[in-house]
Amino acid sequence: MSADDPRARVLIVMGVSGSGKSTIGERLAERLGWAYQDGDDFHPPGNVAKMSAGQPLTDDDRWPWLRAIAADIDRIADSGDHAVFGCSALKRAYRDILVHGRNDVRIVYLDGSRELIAQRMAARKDHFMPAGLLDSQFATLEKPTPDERAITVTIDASVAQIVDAIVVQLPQQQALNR
Ligand SMILES: Nc1ncnc2c1ncn2[C@@H]1O[C@H](COP(=O)(O)OP(=O)(O)OP(=O)(O)O)[C@@H](O)[C@H]1O
Ligand SMILES: O=C(O)[C@H](O)[C@@H](O)[C@H](O)[C@H](O)CO
Repeated sequence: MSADDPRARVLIVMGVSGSGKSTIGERLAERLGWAYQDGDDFHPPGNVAKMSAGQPLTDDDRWPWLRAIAADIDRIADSGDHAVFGCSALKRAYRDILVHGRNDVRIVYLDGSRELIAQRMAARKDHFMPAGLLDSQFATLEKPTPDERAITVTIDASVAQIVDAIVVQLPQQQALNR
C-alpha cells in the first residue's frame, strides 16, 4: 500500500471457515479502536441450517447475504465510521460485491494450510460449521489477486503476531491511530 492511499474505513478479514476471521478480526478491531461485525450474523437462517446439515452454500445462497453485508459496509464507511468485518468472501465475485471499487474498503486475507485449519476446527467447540465442509471451502476459494491490493498474512503464528503483521501493512498514519 502506498503512503498516499486514503485511509481505510473498513477492513474485510477473509478466508475459509476456521482460518481465524472472528478471532483475528475481533483483536484487530480492538487494536484499532473500531467495531467488529461478523459476516455469519448476516446469514439468513436457511443458510446456517444448510451449513449445519453439512451442505455447502451455492452462489445463489450467498448473493443476498453478500448484498446485506455490502449495504452495512457502505452505511458505516459513508457515515465516516470504521469497522472490521469478518467474512469468508471466498470468490473474487463475492469480494467485488463487498468492495465495489471503494478504495476505503480493504481486504485482509488469512492464508493457511488445510492441515492447520482442520486441526483448529477439530479443536473448536460450539460452532455450527462442520469440519467436513472445509474441502468445499478450499475448492471455492479464489485467493486475492495483486490488483485487489489485499493485505495477506500467514495464520501459522500467534494471534498477536498476526494482528501486528496486519497493522504494519496498514498505511502508517492509520496504524498509529489507536
Ligand atoms: N493464530 C491462532 N493460533 C491458534 N489458534 C487460533 C488462531 N486463530 C484462530 N485460532 C482458533 O482456531 C479456531 C478457528 O478460528 P475462528 O473461529 O476465529 O475462525 P473463523 O474463520 O471465524 O471460522 P468460521 O468462518 O467457521 O466462523 C478457533 O478455535 C480459534 O480459537
Ligand atoms: O461462504 C460460506 O461458505 C460461509 O460464509 C462460510 O464460510 C461460513 O459462514 C463460515 O465460514 C462458517 O463459520
